Amino acid sequence: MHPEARQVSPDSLPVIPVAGLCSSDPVQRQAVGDALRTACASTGFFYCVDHGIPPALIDAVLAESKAFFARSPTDKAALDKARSPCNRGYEPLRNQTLEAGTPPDLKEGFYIGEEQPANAAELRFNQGPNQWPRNSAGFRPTMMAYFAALNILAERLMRGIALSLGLEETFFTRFCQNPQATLRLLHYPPQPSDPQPGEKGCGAHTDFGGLTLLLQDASGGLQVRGPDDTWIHATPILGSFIVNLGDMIARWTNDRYRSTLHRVVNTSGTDRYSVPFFHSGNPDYVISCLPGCLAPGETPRYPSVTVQDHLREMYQRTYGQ
Ligand SMILES: O=C(O)CCC(=O)C(=O)O
Ligand SMILES: [Fe+2]
Repeated sequence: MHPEARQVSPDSLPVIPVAGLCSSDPVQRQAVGDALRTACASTGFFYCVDHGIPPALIDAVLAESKAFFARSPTDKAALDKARSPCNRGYEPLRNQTLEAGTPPDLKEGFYIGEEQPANAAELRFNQGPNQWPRNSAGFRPTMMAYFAALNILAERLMRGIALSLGLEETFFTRFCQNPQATLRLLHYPPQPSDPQPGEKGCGAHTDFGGLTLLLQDASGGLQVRGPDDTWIHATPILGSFIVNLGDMIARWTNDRYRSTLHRVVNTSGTDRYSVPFFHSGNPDYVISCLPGCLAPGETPRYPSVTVQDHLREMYQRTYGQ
């Protein structure tokens, strides 16, 4: 176990069944909103279950991801995201440093977004064509089917978040139109027995965007900063997603809702695979303090910003671009 971490029972993070958001009964939809409110205002992290994403699709995503990372270094280097104008493709091991002042992250990744024409990258941050591996018939259709399914789930969860905040259920509809979203396949080799000081799979960070929907395999290793400054182990629950709120939602709610620090230390002794999906909303949408998130006399802690400008700034911070 990582020195500062302490094992905490997995039920330290709430488990929220979200099927009620599809109910025709407003009482059931609001009940999910109420559960989300408690989770979002405390840990900012929860297990999402009863989400309706087919298990076969989830299994296929993990299998394709594993097969991709098993390819030769030459194959992977041919898809290096450094070749992409929109941050799509392969990210080599130790390319990103999510925790300033520590060694680079012990993970390799692969970034996928909505398929866009090449000239989109001139106009929009992170928009443009994907890079796809050759000779892999299943990879692209599997990833795109999953990407589409998670976009729908994220939009549904945003309806629940609106209910949780006492807003109209459709409050975030414009935000969810043509969203900027990224699917990130990750592979963590086992944590070395003699790591450099502070070296780990993924340094402590908060997510930049709106909602993150994380699929993790059975290895474990994700740790979430608890309210008492301990690290809660987000033990895998089969068939669940771990959902967390990014900085944009904290900003939007004047920190009523939490964007919580988390990190990965892969002490399983085996390779770990995970797939976060980052939903950040429409690039032109302006994030300003939400109605109802200011007490009388309170002022917004953050200036208004577009989704695109916010994301650009955050990428620059962690990639030093
Ligand atoms: O791999 C994980 O479990 C978490 C990854 C993560 O936090 C991220 O990519 O932002
Ligand atoms: Fe993260």
